[in-house]
Amino acid sequence: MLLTIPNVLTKDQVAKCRAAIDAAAWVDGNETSGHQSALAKNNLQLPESSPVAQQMGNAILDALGRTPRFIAAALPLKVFPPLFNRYEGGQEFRTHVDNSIRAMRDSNFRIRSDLSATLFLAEPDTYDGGELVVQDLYGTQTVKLPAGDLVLYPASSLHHVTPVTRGARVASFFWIQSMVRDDGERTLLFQMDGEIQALSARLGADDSSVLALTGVYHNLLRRWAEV
Ligand SMILES: O=C(O)CCC(=O)C(=O)O
Ligand SMILES: [Fe+2]
Repeated sequence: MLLTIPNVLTKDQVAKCRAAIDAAAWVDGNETSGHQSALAKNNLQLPESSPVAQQMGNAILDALGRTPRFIAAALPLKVFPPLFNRYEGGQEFRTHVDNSIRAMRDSNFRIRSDLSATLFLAEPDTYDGGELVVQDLYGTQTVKLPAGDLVLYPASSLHHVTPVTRGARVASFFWIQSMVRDDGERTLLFQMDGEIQALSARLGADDSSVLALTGVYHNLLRRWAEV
């Protein structure tokens, strides 16, 4: 499932983040690539070890923790510390698939990438191109979102970023290991969660069917989750 999540960061938080990262030292994006994606990738990134990237990455993790739609959709177990990228002057990231396992440099931390995420940090009218194009089971989806909004998509998907021909596309990107590995199971849980919330708003949280369906949701989660 490909899903957009609006307003993960407020415009004010985006502005503060941009002020901090725009002033930091950017390097060739191939620092973090796997072998195949290194051929496809032409952009800039903040190094994983950059203090500004770490500080802003933590602010994004805090914001994700306060975003119910992200929690419900991703059912996150571990989130890779957010990284930051920038494309300008024709830069692009041609078709690739993300590495299945991501390890953090100089640490034991590693995750299985179930979901990939891009948090847009530039307004769409400030640059041309830079669409994230994701191939999923239902065809190709093209994503270019307002600053502060996030797109979540299966890390198993082939995807690319089209050349940026005017301005600069700045974003944070990261991977999530979900408690529920299977995209189909996770999608069913997300749909069920949404319908239970809607029923609860109509009938009240103590309605017997709402309670029973909440039980079914948790019993499915118990069956499918690894923690
Ligand atoms: O810039 C993006 O939106 C995606 C970046 C990406 O695909 C990657 O770093 O693997
Ligand atoms: Fe990617």
